[in-house]
Amino acid sequence: MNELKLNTISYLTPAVTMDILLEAIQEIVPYELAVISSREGDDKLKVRYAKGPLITDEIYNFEIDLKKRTDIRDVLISGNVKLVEESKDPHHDDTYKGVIDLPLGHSCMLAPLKINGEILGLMTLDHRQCDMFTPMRVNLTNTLSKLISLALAQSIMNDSLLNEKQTLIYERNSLLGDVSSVLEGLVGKSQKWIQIIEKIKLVAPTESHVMILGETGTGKEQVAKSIHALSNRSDKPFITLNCSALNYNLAESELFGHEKGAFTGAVSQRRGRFELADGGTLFLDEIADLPFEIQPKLLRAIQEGTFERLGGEKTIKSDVRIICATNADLLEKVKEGKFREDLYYRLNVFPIKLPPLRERKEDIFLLSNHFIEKLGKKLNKPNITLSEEALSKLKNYSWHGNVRELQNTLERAIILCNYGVIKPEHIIFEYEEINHDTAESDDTIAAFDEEVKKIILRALRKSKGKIYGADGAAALLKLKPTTLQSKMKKLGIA
Ligand SMILES: Nc1ncnc2c1ncn2[C@@H]1O[C@H](COP(=O)(O)OP(=O)(O)OP(=O)(O)O)[C@@H](O)[C@H]1O
Repeated sequence: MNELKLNTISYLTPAVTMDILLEAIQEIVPYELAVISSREGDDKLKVRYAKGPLITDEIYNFEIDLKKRTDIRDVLISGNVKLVEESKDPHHDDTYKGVIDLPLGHSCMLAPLKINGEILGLMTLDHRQCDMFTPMRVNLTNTLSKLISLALAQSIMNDSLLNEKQTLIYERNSLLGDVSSVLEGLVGKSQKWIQIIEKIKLVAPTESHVMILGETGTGKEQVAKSIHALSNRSDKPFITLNCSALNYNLAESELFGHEKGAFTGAVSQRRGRFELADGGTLFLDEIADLPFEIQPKLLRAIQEGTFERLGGEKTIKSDVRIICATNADLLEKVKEGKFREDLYYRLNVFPIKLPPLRERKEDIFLLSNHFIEKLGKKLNKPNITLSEEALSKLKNYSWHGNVRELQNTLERAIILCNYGVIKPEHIIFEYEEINHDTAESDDTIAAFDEEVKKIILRALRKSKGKIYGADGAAALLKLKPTTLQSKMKKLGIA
């Protein structure tokens, strides 16, 4: 019972409050159109809410110019409800003339909305039938309009708070500009990357869910963290869940948690990521891999903000913003029936598609310097520079592993270079490829192979011939052991 009350209260926005009040008024003073307008400046009333079967779309854009409608201004100043009797006042103009067509002689009431003598707005009640508003109903409206004034005041305050919040966020974000510590981690100046930064700045302060698309290593998680850090949820948790390799049960327990004894091995109660992210952001990585059967539960949790722990009865509430990421074609998965369409549309509110590194090669120089500085500190090799030839080698590669691969390649190069300059021979790619752009002569290739051979032999000496493991040559060279083995085979290293 208590649970139910709390849920209802949390959804009580000003619009819902107004709707409940207008519904109640309907029972005492039957109307076909109720309109609440708020005062905008000295001379204008602007429609905020409307209820009843006579509503038209145009009503929501309707404004009353009080300089022209002195009759309405007089009613507002008087502070009392006015019953308009067209038979006695043939010069009366309908309030919503041109927007709603009401028959001559219809019933109409104007009720000023005031608190402590301050005019907040106006309520009008209309009915097509004449003489609907008896003196008793007019009196009741006088009293009821005081309740409506309170609801209108709540709505105006809410708007101004929201406005203030948005302004603060906007100001904070513009102060952050391009040099902000948050955006500093998103290196790049190419046109494509600047467009991504603009999108991040735009969506971060909103509450919209975001879907980040892009190949592996393009920076999806980094972008998700930046959106969270720039949002007004930044002081609340950023929680991550990688959806790949989860079966239904694991996905349910990871997302929503479990009660003690919910399954064999559930020795204690555990909160799920949805609960941990309350007030903050939940980053769902590899969302395309989320088991199909758990998707309705996730949809409900996103839509209603409620869920139950596995093996639990209690409904838990959590206010979470979802950022998800995938490198799969999710729409294709929807078409194949492997991903729920309703969940897809719920998540895909604001898509951001990250470009692969090969489409923003102008950024390779900046990114390389960023990583060289960062990794130089980590590896205790400061002041390393990149030679022109090495840079051109980096630019000519196709980077299937994108920024992550660039970072790993440079880390390897820093370990390998001896005299503070990264040369082409220090750059060993993860994937061999024949590059037609760099028409290298056979001699250059042979010299390069010789250099790589020396580097591998040096690493093997250091690791005492061990390839696998944390102290193996593969780890030293930041290569997969299988990649190292195939390079050794190609270069004839036994
Ligand atoms: N623009 C960038 N500036 C600086 N570093 C970046 C940038 N983009 C990515 N990185 C770095 O590259 C690495 C890979 O990025 P990230 O993990 O965000 O990629 P991803 O797209 O989520 O990868 P995956 O799909 O494999 O999970 C991280 O170390 C990240 O810090």
